[in-house]
Amino acid sequence: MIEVRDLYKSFNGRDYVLKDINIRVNPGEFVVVLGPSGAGKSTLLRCLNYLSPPTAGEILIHGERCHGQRKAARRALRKRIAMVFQHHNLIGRLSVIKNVLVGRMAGIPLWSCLLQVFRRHDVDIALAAIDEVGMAEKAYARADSLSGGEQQRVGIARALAQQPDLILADEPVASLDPKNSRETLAYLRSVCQKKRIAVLCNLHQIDYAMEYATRIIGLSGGSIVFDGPPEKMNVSVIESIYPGIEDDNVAKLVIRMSGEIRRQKSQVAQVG
Ligand SMILES: Nc1ncnc2c1ncn2[C@@H]1O[C@H](COP(=O)(O)OP(=O)(O)OP(=O)(O)O)[C@@H](O)[C@H]1O
Repeated sequence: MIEVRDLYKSFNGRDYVLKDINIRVNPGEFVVVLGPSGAGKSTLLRCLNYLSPPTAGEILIHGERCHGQRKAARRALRKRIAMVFQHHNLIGRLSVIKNVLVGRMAGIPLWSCLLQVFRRHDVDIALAAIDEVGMAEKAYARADSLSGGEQQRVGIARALAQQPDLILADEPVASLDPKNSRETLAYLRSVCQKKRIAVLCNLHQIDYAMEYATRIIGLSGGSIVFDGPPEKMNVSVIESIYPGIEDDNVAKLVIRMSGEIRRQKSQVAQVG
């Protein structure tokens, strides 16, 4: 379980861009963070993996504090958090499997990385991760020969190969078309549910958030203004996340999708 307690962030002593952030994410939960540009979504993810340390507050992974730890202990905790980037950040001239082995780099000796000679154990983990995202047939293809959607699936495999407790995904479908976006989010959700990995994923698309999230966090002006399941989204929640939005199409979409999700959940409950 990942817990964020009373987190604040300011840059160079200026106003807080994140205020009073309290979040708990359980294993296997797929939490989507929604919010307008500048709300603090990327800063939140960067605070969580200490790329940009919080100004105040603490982060706990399975009850262990990241803050105040000695360097080695903090590095060990950081290994339990993997990233999926908007532009996948693959090395184009390397094969899929070598890109995925980068996800295991923290546990691989330096000589092995430099010579690109990897232990069987690491190769097996990388191949299993590639298989999980449906890319087994392309394990030895060059990364730059893949489509954008395939490259993002390799980005997910690289994160999985790290065997993390938490995956942070910063707008992972921003550069993909709708079909590939859905496929990528579906893989990310299903494989993480299966492996009990928690996911915190920043998105700009309300419809994808409602379709794939098990829980949505709404961030506005650096504060959490909503935290609940997608079927609890309604017009006033949308207005609190996106002040002044007044968009009939968005309102209709949210009403329709929350109704559908409620119906699906009640059918599942009846069958159960
Ligand atoms: N390194 C930095 N130095 C100073 N201010 C920063 C820095 N990084 C982010 N900010 C500020 O923090 C606020 C939140 O930015 P952030 O990028 O987290 O928003 P966001 O919700 O991810 O936006 P977007 O959806 O457009 O990516 C913004 O006002 C931004 O200018």
